[in-house]
Amino acid sequence: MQQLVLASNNAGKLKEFSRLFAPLAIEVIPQGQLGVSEAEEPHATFVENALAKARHAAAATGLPALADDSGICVPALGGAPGVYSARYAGEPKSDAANNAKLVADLAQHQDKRAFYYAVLVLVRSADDPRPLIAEGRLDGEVIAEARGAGGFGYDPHFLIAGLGKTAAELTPEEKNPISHRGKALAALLAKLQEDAL
Ligand SMILES: O=P(O)(O)OP(=O)(O)OP(=O)(O)OC[C@H]1O[C@@H](n2cnc3c(O)ncnc32)[C@H](O)[C@@H]1O
Ligand SMILES: [Mg+2]
Repeated sequence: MQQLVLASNNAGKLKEFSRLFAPLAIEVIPQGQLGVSEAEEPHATFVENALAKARHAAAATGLPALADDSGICVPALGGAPGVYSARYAGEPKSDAANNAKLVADLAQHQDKRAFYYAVLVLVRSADDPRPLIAEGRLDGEVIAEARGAGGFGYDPHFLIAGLGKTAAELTPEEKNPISHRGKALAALLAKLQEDAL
């Protein structure tokens, strides 16, 4: 596989993927560069939404497609925002509004634990009968005060377990190897390698 369309419009994800793929012999092209419209994400599970996004981009471009559906899950909130992380505070999507709502929703809870979760789906074509699927997770807790200027989304309010730093206080080189996305991609690439044998 030499070329891959990245089925995402999230600038933060695209930056992380471009760095993660840099050492590999695969050219990744953001779907926006190929004029692909934004896919619907109507499902209640990460894996179904990721599959829908990957299929949509593969159908529109004729290229293999990689999609990421991810979010922050808070057990004290019954798993919310979960699959609805991107639009937790409603439309239009806003990281600032989402973070404010998350902090407010957790104010009355003692248990601030949270985890990031990502599912990656790779389809070789829109009707691929064997999509490659991998997941990754990063544990932490939600803090009320934002810290750090890196990353995106919920990162300034996500204190990584055992690190004493938020995800926004890490450099990309530090975040990628430990993140839900980085771990999912490593697992996916291992499957891809096996699949090629
Ligand atoms: O669907 P695409 O186009 O990829 O972009 P999106 O932003 O809508 O992406 P999702 O539907 O997967 O929603 C995931 C949301 O979860 C949050 N999120 C995921 N990974 C994150 C990370 O590494 N750091 C901070 N927030 C993250 C962020 O708010 C995202 O908007
Ligand atoms: Mg989305």
